Amino acid sequence: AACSRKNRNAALHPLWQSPLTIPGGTRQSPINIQWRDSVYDPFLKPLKISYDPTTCLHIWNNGYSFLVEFDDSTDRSIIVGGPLENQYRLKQFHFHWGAINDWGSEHTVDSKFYPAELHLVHWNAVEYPTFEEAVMEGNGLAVIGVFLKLGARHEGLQTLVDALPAVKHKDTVIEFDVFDPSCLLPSCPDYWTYAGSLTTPPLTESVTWIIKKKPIEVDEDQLEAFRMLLFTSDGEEEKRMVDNFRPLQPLMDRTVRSSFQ
Ligand SMILES: Cc1ccc(O)c(S)c1
Ligand SMILES: [Zn+2]
Repeated sequence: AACSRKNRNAALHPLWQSPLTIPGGTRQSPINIQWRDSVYDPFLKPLKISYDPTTCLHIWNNGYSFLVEFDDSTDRSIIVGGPLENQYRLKQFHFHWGAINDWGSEHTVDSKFYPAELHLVHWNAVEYPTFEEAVMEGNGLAVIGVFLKLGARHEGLQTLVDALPAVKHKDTVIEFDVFDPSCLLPSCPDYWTYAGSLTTPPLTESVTWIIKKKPIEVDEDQLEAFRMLLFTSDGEEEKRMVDNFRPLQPLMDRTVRSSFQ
């Protein structure tokens, strides 16, 4: 019985106990970006980013990652242009990372993993009344993905790292009332874009992905600070928050476009 029970759960991801594959899924994320297969699209516009640092609210350990959440009741922090038809409101950003530097990102480039990946999550408040409804729509979300590579210390990230001990356990939160997430973006404007999904439950196929070509640099101590967070609540047996990335999904009938030649 134990064996069959294990087999039955074999298709469940150990982290989320959620299905690894979505039945009928045709645009799942993450994917490997094969650089030479991406298609330059001259009609892609530059991505315009305007964040108001005072819309920052708090940092929250939700048991999957740590989220920095923003006041999305107005259009004060938005992105527009790039592959997007509308402007999208910033709701939160979070990271995915590994136990060691050899892996951790969700997307890969020519099958190369980075030690971590930043996701800035935005929703289409022009067409949908709430984030929760936008999550269910094909053009509901736009997520900017930024790769993190091991290198120099990132001063902008450090203000975030300094707050992490206060959200060590699942369901802890700390006020964080001024932060400009544009300091976490590389200066190079180049990106890839493709139609995909959330990489955590509900895994809905509602995301226009915008993956920056250039990574940002962070140092070992900063990555280690991510790894000292816990999936578990205070008082539970400690499980380090590491390897919170979803396995690669099939490209199926999709083309990845590039904003650069
Ligand atoms: C809305 C949302 C929540 C968690 C995630 O990892 C992603 S990628 C998107
Ligand atoms: Zn994510």
